[in-house]
Amino acid sequence: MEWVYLVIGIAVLAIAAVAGLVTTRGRRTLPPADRSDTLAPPTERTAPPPEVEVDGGPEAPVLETPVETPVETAPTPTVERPEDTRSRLVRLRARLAGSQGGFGRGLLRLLSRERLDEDTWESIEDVLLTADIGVAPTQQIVENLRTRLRVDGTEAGDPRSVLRDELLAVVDPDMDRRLQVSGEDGVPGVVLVVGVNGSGKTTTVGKISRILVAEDRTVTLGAADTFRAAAVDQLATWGERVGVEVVRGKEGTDPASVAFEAVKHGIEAGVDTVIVDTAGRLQNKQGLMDELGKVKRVIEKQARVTEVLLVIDATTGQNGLVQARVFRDVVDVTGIVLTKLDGSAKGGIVVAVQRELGVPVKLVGLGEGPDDLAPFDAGAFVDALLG
Ligand SMILES: Nc1nc2c(ncn2[C@@H]2O[C@H](COP(=O)(O)OP(=O)(O)OP(=O)(O)O)[C@@H](O)[C@H]2O)c(=O)[nH]1
Repeated sequence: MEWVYLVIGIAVLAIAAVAGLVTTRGRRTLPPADRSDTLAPPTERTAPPPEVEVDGGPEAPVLETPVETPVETAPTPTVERPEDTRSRLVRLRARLAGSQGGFGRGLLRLLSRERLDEDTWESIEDVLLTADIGVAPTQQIVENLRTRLRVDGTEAGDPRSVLRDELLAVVDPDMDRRLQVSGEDGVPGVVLVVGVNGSGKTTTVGKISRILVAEDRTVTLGAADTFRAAAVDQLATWGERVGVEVVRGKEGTDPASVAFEAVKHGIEAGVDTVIVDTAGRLQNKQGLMDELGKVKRVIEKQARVTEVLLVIDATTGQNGLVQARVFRDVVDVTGIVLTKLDGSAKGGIVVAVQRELGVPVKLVGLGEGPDDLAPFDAGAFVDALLG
């Protein structure tokens, strides 16, 4: 009988030992080296200069949370394929039309009245001014419409096509809206992105990199908005998603040194384009001029700045125009990016800001999605306004 108890005892001990092993294995965490391997950047990195690092380099943060899954099934970062540029404005057209509060369609309704009396012309003028088109273009449009659409309406041309012509004329389909992203003699093109904080600069830099990647171009990003640490992290995430390297500085680093290193790294890596995000605080004009002037000067020691994009939040209306004037005075703006057009009923700002600066709107932001930035096309824009 005793041997029976002995056998049961041994069996219980064996089961307990096996259960213990399994539990321990289930909780096993990976050593730090293994964990950082799973975050390895998709492309080769170079050694960072002091104060400035290429994201994913030796000082890249190590994942702190315990990893519960075995090494072989740990997720590796997947590089996204951004949306093709051509399909974007088509996809976003409904969003643009919907957000304009019927500005174009409202005009069309008024122009389709049987009699175009003075009250109607006044209402037309109000609609145009409320959409932020500006006084002079409003007068130009109304005058031309009056001439082309007979006041009594009996021999009027087709109001839709006449209005389309007039809106298109003020948006100006002849402006060269191509982004200058290519350099010469094997040196990358450099795109400098400026604008007030909150206008959507960092987001726009990320989105432009996706447009370029979709066109099979190689890109380096420079996170020179060292004023706000979160902006640097934000840009690093944008880069990671499409396999683009991000050169970053520690918080408070001189933005010009980050811009310099980004361009240097871009030249060494042989990329097509370097895009530099800036802080551009509007604390005072002199400070802004000093900062952006220095950033541009140090970049141009190595490569030409081929494009200076001013990012303007379309929802800020007249304020956006005031900002535009300040930036125009401190740096040679070559193109405008109008963001948040999806949340603004004031699409007329496109016309006003182009007139103010004499440079074209090249890109429009139409949402918070990663591919919600589209090259601006005058015809497609007017068509969207008219619904
Ligand atoms: N709806 C909408 N939101 C946008 C668009 N572009 C940017 N945003 C949002 O605007 C907010 C500010 O964008 P950021 O890119 O951080 O702005 P920033 O100019 O870099 O700001 P700072 O880093 O503080 O200088 C974010 O929540 C973006 O998602 C757009 O086209 N449409």
